[in-house]
Amino acid sequence: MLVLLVVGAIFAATVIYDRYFHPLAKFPGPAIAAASPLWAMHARYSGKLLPKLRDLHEKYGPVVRISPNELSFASPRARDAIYKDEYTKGFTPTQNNVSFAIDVVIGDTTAQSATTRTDHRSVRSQVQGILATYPTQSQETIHRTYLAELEEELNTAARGGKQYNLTAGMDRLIWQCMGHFFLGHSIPISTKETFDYFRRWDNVYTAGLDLMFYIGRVPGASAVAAVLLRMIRNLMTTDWVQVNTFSRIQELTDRKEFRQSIVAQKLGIVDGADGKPELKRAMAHISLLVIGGYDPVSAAASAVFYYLLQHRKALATLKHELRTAISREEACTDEILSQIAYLNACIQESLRLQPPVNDVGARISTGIEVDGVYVPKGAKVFVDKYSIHRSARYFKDPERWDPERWLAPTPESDLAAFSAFSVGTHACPGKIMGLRVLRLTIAKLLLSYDFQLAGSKFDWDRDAHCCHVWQDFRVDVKVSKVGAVQ
Ligand code: HEM
Repeated sequence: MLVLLVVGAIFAATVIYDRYFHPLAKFPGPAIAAASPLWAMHARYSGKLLPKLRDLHEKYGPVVRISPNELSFASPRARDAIYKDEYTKGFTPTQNNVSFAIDVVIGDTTAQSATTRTDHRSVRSQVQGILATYPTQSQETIHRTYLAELEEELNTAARGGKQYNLTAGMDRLIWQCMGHFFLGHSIPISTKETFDYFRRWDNVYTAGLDLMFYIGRVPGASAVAAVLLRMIRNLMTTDWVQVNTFSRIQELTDRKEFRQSIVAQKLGIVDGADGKPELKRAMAHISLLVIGGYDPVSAAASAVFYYLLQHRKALATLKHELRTAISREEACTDEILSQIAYLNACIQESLRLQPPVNDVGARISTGIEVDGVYVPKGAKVFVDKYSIHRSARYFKDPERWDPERWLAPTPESDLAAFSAFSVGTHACPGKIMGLRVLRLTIAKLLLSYDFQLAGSKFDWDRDAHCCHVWQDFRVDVKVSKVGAVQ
């Protein structure tokens, strides 16, 4: 009984301290968020953090306290202050659950999990080297191979007049492409299903991380966390885990196609060499590149079709532009597609309304000014791109899908506020590849097929959920063939 009373008193004192005396007490936000982690935990658990944050920023302004020790910013100035050259400015990156899982399972650092400038520079320069030297033509060939599988399914659906789940088809295509790009061969669909299964628990992990961050300030909590972390790492090296996970991943790198891949060449992994550390590093890179490429590109491809198929005029304009630029004799290459302004505008506008990567850029402040406000040491900060993208401060008529805004900019819109790929030290190194895969997928499908939305009405803003990436989106179509272009 006494113990309960003491615990209750400590809890009540903590709530009062957080609400009224905490260094972040002066920041606006809901009272429940100031007093406990419940607001953030519930928002993350429900998968509706983004619209909830947007509403808070609309109500309270560009900086909001969303948990006792966490601030959300929604301005391009804060974005630049936090992410551009963040190590020099004194921000420490925090890991997200995916980077942590890769780190622990593979046992090597990735660009996302590196927490020091030196580590990050080293891994990131390898990733950039891989992506920069990857020949466009090879990507196009790989994309064509797997697109053929999707086209077969579309042809069958077209012949039978059947409804087709375009999201599932493109999702598989992008998984296959990303796997093949980096491993030199495809990754089994069963691995994708396993990954998708774990992904479904994202809301639980992220809400759990909020709770851990909250209780992290209890004296001795960091020592307990360190012990737990060591136990998890030890568990990962047990025979059971090694046989069931590590060796299964390793099987993927045992094939000769991997040895000929760009990743293997870049890391100097050749037949007969004792490449153990390099192999671990390669697997860490590949995991991040495949996951980092698959999730956002897949969501973006569905978002583009979701909007295009509801905007028939824009769809007709895009098809016209594509047919004008790509005659039947010419190959549909990314060199040509990248010049089609309307195609790029449709993609950009869909990435604005549904940015595919969210809530991953949390940093711990060392005591620094951000967009005119002082953020005390130890506070967690991040920039919510969704709130920026949907703010009338930066985009005229922000809720409207309007590709024209990218073609004829007006003073009412600040296009530089677009943040889908983030900026600075951790900005997306896969942007060029991601946009290329999107252009190839969208253009080739639109050149060969006519699509109509079908099935029950799916509303992205209402029905989809997002933790780090979007889930529960679905574009069902009726399809007919208009004659393939190669
Ligand atoms: C529409 C497509 C994409 C979008 C919107 C996107 C968005 C992002 C964003 C916002 C980040 C920053 C995360 C942070 O703040 O820490 C990021 C990082 C990253 N992205 Fe992408 N991404 C896309 C495609 C790709 C592709 C195709 C690849 C690779 C094949 C890729 C690989 C990575 C990697 C490795 C990082 C970590 C970089 C680092 O921490 O230094 N992304 N991406």
